[in-house]
Order: sequence, then C-alpha cells, then structure tokens
Amino acid sequence: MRSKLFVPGSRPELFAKALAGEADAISFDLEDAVPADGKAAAREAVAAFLRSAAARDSGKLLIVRINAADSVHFADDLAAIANAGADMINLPKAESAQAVRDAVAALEAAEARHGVTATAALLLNIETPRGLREAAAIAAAHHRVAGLQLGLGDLFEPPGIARRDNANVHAAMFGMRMAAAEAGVFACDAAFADLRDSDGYRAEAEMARRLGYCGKTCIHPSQVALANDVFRASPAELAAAQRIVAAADDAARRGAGAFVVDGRMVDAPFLRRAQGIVAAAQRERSTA
Ligand SMILES: CC(C)(COP(=O)(O)OP(=O)(O)OC[C@H]1O[C@@H](n2cnc3c(N)ncnc32)[C@H](O)[C@@H]1OP(=O)(O)O)[C@@H](O)C(=O)NCCC(=O)NCCSC(=O)C[C@H](O)C(=O)O
Ligand SMILES: [Mg+2]
Repeated sequence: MRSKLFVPGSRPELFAKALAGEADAISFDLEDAVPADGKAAAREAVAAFLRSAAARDSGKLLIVRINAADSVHFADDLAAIANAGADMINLPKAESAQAVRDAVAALEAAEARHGVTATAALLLNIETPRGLREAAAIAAAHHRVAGLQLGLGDLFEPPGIARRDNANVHAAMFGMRMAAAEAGVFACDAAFADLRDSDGYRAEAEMARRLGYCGKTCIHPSQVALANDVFRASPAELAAAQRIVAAADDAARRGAGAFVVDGRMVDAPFLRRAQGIVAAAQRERSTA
C-alpha cells in the first residue's frame, strides 16, 4: 500500500473518481472529514458503494475510517460497515491495547448480528500523545491488527508542534515505526495538508520510506503519484535485491549463512529485506 487516498464519506461523487485513479488503497472517511449532521448519510453511502460491483472488482484495498470508539457515532458506524465488505477498518485515536480489544469485541458483535465471520483487518491510528506512548502494546493488542497509521494532524496541531521541523516529524515517525516492527505489522505515513507543497510531501514520504514505512496517506489525487513514486523500489534497488536472493540460493547450497554480494556482507536480515523488495515488485506486477 504505497498510496492510500482519503475520500470523505459525505462526498459520494468522488468515490468513482478515487477508484479510477492510481492509489493502491482508498480510505472512505466517516470521521473528521464528515460533519456530525452528515454522518448517517455518509455511512450509508459508503456501505452501499462498498457492495457495488465497481468497488468489489476494483482491485484496490478498500478501507473505511470509522469514528472513534468513545464517540456517539461508533456503534452506528459498525452496524453499517461490519458486513459491507471493507478490506480494512481504520480506527482513529487508538490509545490503549484494552481499548483496541474492546473495539474488536464490538466489531465482532456487529459482525455476528449480520451473520458474517471476521474478514476486515484493522488499521489503528496513532495520533495522540498517549497513543504514541502505548503504540507497541496497541499494535500487538489483537491478531486482526494489520497496521499502524500515523496521524500528525491530531498529534501535532493541538499541542502546537511544528510540522516543518524535521526532527519533530522524525521522532514521531520513528516511535511508531518501532512499535509496528515489534508487533510485525505495517506502518503507514501521515496525511499532508498543504496541497501546494509537493516538495514537502515528497520530503516526508522519503523520510518515511527510509524508516521502513510501506506508504503515505494522500488527501488529494495530486499526491498519489508522489507516494507511488517514492515507495516503489527503483530498478537499481530491485536488481540489487534480486542479486541477493539469487546469491542466497547458491550460498544455501554451500551451507553458508553469510556471503558477499556487490561488495557487501549479506546474512539473514539483509536477505529478508531483499526478499520483501522482490515480493513487493512481483505483487505490483501482478496487480498492474
Ligand atoms: C482537500 C479537498 C477538500 C479538496 O477538494 P477540491 O477543492 O474539490 O479539490 P480540487 O478541486 O483540487 O479537485 C481536483 C479534482 O480531483 C477531484 N478530487 C479531489 N479530492 C479528491 C479525492 N479525495 N478523491 C477523489 N477525487 C478527488 C475533484 O473532484 C476534482 O475532479 P474534477 O472536477 O473531475 O477535475 C478534497 O480533496 C478532500 O476532501 N480530500 C480528502 C479529505 C479527507 O478525507 N480528510 C480526512 C483524512 S486526513 C486526516 O484526517 C489526517 C489524520 O487523521 C491526522 O490526524 O493527521
Ligand atoms: Mg486524525
């Protein structure tokens, strides 16, 4: 998931446009992009669209960001979305492992009422000071958790932390990345509000990539190509990874766990990374 494009659930005229674009994932928002008096219509519109053939056959990863577990909208969101066929449910403002388990229990109760078995994975937003402090426990809270999503709007704006200071962004990114790595789930980078600042978007995306994030959130179609470009392995990276994977077969035949490729020692962690790059490129080819 190199690019994850947000579409407000209250703007159904954008749904088909989002599907027609190049984003790997579409995230239908029921939370902050939807005003309180539009929540009911938005959740019905999103649920109906998810059930449509256009959505089902799109090949995109389909995500719904519901409202936070402590909000008055949470139960109604679950009731509408639990059997709509989303690939992932995105829970905002995750703050503790127990709260995540409680949210999963509520989701499973909603699924049971619809007579469906669990299918959607969970993407949890780390976007509060407590959430960042608890991120490793949150990521490991339940086997349905597939990834963590950084939310720098919520994390930085209320306490007045400057986004243009790379050290601030790096600290938050690194903390969440370590938590995701400890739990073995993916990390997705934050939305970026300044639509005119493509250099700023790219700089953050490149920092996220260097930290092992899988992709970056987009809030406008103009950001999708940037994210896809930054998170796609370059031909040189892919070729180097392929050389490592090929050399590993030879090394295994010789009984060697450490070997040299392109002048660098390779052992298990380097091989795992190379295998990941090759597998991602194969997935990209098979869905292109
Ligand atoms: C940001 C927007 C409100 C801008 O909308 P608009 O002014 O309509 O954009 P443009 O006129 O520049 O649009 C150009 C064309 O692209 C289409 N478009 C625009 N946005 C989208 C979209 N998201 N998906 C699909 N298509 C889109 C327009 O219709 C135009 O098409 P055409 O007329 O045919 O040329 C808007 O982009 C928007 O609402 N974006 C999503 C906002 C959102 O969901 N925000 C919440 C998630 S981010 C977040 O919460 C961060 C996190 O939680 C944190 O804490 O940090
Ligand atoms: Mg947020």
